[in-house]
Amino acid sequence: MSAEIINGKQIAEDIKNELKDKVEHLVSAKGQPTLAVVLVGEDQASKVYVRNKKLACEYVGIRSLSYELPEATTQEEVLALVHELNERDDVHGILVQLPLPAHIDDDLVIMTIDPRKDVDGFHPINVGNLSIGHDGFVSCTPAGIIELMKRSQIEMSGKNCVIIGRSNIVGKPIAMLMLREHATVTVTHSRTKNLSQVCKQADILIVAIGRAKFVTKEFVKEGAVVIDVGINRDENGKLCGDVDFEDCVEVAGAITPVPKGVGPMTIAMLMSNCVKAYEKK
Ligand SMILES: Nc1nc(=O)c2c([nH]1)NC[C@@H]1CN(c3ccc(C(=O)N[C@@H](CCC(=O)O)C(=O)O)cc3)C=[N+]21
Repeated sequence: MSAEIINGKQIAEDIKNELKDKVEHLVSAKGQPTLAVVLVGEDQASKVYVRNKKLACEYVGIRSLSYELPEATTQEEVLALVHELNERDDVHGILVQLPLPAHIDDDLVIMTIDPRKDVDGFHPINVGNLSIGHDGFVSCTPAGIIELMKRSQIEMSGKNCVIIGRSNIVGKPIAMLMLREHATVTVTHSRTKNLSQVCKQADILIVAIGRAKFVTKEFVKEGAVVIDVGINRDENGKLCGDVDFEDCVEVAGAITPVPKGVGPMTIAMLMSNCVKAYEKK
């Protein structure tokens, strides 16, 4: 039997359409919601992501202000820009595209963003609010994964969820969100013993390690839900996930593809966070 393939692209479209409607109704009263996007340097992948974010903004009715700064921009200059954007009443969300060039301290830049404008949900205030269950901005990829499962009628309560990867942007926050959904959560990483056996216990397996096609059917329990957060290039330069899709689609109950799985949801949730920042003001 072959798995249900979860259409992240379609679900992301649905969300963007809902947001577009919402924005149309809000705008007359409050002026246009605005996202400032800051990109430093020449990273090609980052440029593609930033372009996609701007297109999504346009679609939803969010104004985007774009700051594309040269590689040689100093940390002080980036911090000064963030301060300026924090102060501006007509800017509701601030996104500083990561990774930043090596001479700039990512953490310092993130901590400088006003938490009320931190639509990435990376500021320690928002991370803290997530972990104690208070309202705040949740980082977009983990939020997108939860939304993807809810809209696919995947039950999370009481399920055994195994996460591969413990990063601050995916592994840790998705663990918190899955706990909030009442799953039993195991976070695994490079030092985990018998990884494939641990993963095989999962009803829901979430993979975010950044290694192309690392997860094969030996990791997957019959009927499990497999969520692939990876974005890699395979030996032919084709986009692929951390999961060997062809292999796992045979055993999984449901699986996300790459592309058109989690990636588009990340952008949809960014739009959702922007609208939330705007509504709160
Ligand atoms: N401050 C910050 N916030 C981020 O949210 C952030 C970031 N930095 N740095 C890089 C990562 C990566 N990321 C993606 C967003 C959309 C797709 C996406 O839409 N992917 C499409 C394919 C796109 C393609 O063709 O390359 C898909 O999976 O179908 C992927 C990856 C956001 N990130």
